[in-house]
Amino acid sequence: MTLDIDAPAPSAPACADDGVWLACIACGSTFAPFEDVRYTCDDCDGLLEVRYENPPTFEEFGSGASTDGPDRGVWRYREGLPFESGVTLPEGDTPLHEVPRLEADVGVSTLRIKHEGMNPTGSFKDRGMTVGVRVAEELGVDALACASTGNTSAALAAYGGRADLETLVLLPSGKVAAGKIAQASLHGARILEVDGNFDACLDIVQELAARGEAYLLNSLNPFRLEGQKTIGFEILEAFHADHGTFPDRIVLPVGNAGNTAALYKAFRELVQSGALAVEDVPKLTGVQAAGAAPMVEAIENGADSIRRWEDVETRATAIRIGNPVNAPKALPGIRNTDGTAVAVADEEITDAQRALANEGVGVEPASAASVAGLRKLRREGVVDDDEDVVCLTTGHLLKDPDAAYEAGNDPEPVANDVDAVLELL
Ligand SMILES: Cc1ncc(COP(=O)(O)O)c(C=O)c1O
Ligand SMILES: N[C@@H](CCOP(=O)(O)O)C(=O)O
Repeated sequence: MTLDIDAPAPSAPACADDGVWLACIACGSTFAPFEDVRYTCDDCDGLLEVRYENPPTFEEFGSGASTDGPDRGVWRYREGLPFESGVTLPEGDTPLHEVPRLEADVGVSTLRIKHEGMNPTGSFKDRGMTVGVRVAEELGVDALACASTGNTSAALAAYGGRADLETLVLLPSGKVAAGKIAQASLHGARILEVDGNFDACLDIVQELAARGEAYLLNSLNPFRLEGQKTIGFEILEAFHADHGTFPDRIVLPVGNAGNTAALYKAFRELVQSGALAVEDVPKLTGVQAAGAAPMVEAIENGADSIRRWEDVETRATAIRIGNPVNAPKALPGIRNTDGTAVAVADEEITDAQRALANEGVGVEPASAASVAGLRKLRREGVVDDDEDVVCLTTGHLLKDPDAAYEAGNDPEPVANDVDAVLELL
């Protein structure tokens, strides 16, 4: 089994359903995609990946009008997804912002910001949930569950609500930003606050799922990553439309490492379809907070697996994760694209959050880690000044209003009088 960037498109096994099947990335076992609830390999417990007999080219995406789904966003890529349509709000089609002042400050040839905070619930998780909840319907489950640092729970609650399914979310007590809890709560999720970190919550949810209590919709679920890979398709298409080339590098925050795995999968499928040359694949560059950086540690040590960090801490609570479950997919993604990984201090994250906000792009702290990491890699000379770079910002500013207040200007009290106002100006 291989996750090499130039591995040829596989032939469909007998268990495939309409050219789609599940394959274990560790031992190669294959499974029918929608017959049973399954998150990992029955034979070796390895991570599963959705495979396609014929991954599409750019031209094949969105070719022909959709009969039962939207022609924009995630479902425009239906030719490269396991279904034609899903439970949609709709999601995807997010902006690729120009940030001229930040670009000059960082000192790269081109800098664009792919702002995933502009999805319906304010984060990239919506792309995963539109597909994941569709699969839940296909499997006939009636309850959904996740562990979350906040955004996954908001998306699960909204998409589960849309599909009229019960939702249960386990959150690390006291470590989830206010906006995210408010979303999960109002969208109707049952919220349990666990006296432990995100990784402990995920251990419990995996056990609940194994006991058949609910369908797990964290990124361990391979279908979640199918939706998230459309971020990669959108970036490459939009950047190419503007520049006639693909970006040299994509920089992204890393928590459970689902997005890193999903972007790498998007690139491999495009290479398999012949839409993308191997030499044009962007370098995947992961950024973690210094207080929660097991992926960075593994990349720096040349390790094939991560060491679970039991004690994690960062102001960027969305990426306060010590045991990224997608590491076996994401580590090859970073290495095989010639990328790298870097850890940044919380102060660097806040500075980057301010710099983005000054150009009108409002993001939550974890999102700003991508820009903080790029700045650090430029300072260290790892990123060259002639590179075309896209930074992924993963969640909206309003997700974490407390962090925004702390990073922003303080409101000034003033009397109800124009002269008093003028005096302050
Ligand atoms: C806002 C935000 N950014 C980044 C991440 C990290 O993404 P991933 O878990 O896919 O590495 C998360 C969640 O983990 C998140 O909520
Ligand atoms: N930041 C995430 C952590 C869980 O990640 P997932 O992609 O595995 O669901 C969150 O928002 O909860």
